[in-house]
Amino acid sequence: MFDRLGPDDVVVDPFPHAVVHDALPDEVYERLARTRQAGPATGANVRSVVPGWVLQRLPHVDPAWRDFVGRHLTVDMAVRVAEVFADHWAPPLPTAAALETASWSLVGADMIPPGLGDPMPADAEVRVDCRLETISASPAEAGSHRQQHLDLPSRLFSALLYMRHPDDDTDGGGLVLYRWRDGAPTTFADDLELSADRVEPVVTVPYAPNTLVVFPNSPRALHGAEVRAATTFERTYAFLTAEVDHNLW
Ligand SMILES: O=C(O)CCC(=O)C(=O)O
Ligand SMILES: [Fe+2]
Repeated sequence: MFDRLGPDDVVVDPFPHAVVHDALPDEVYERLARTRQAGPATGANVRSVVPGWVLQRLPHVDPAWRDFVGRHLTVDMAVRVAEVFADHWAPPLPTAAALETASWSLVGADMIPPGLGDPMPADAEVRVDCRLETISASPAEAGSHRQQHLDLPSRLFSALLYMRHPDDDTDGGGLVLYRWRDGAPTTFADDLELSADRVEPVVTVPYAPNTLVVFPNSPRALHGAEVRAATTFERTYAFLTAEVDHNLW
């Protein structure tokens, strides 16, 4: 999926990130969109997750998903992102060279039942995931499953491939990127969920089909899902990430 992403796509304001429209070849994207698992009927704007290791192993999952997930569930994905963002990939993030030789596994590998694939190291330095996240419909009221926040301090990057339904005409639902109103704290011992008065919105990446947004994690990487109007449509994306076995900040 990162084939159409290069260093020239990186934008530095309010923090380094890249957006790629038409990230996947049309026929690949369309098949993934058509065959994705629907989310469960839960409450309004509630997230459900199908982890990469499950998508890879469940027999009823379309082969297009098995292929897509299989291509990304290796540490090479993290190496590639580190290379694209090289000019903005500074300590404490491990270098691309360090990632190349790191031991790695999958997020949730400890849940894989015996016999469903080769055992993976229990104490891996890096864990990768390529999962499907679905935010449930909210027919009665506007909302967002998660507004301004920072990601886990053990995360290296987040990559979201938005998969908006072609008939979905709901307002909102993009990814808002923020800056700190009073500058980024140098150490961060706070809750990851932030009150709106601490941050200022700068960029909104549209929730659009086949649209990829990627950003390295840092205490400046403030983001959140834009409020979307009441809707009968789910909001859905593939979420690709890598985490290390310790907090970076
Ligand atoms: O819903 C989104 O677009 C982003 C979600 C997110 O940033 C998160 O759950 O960490
Ligand atoms: Fe996030």
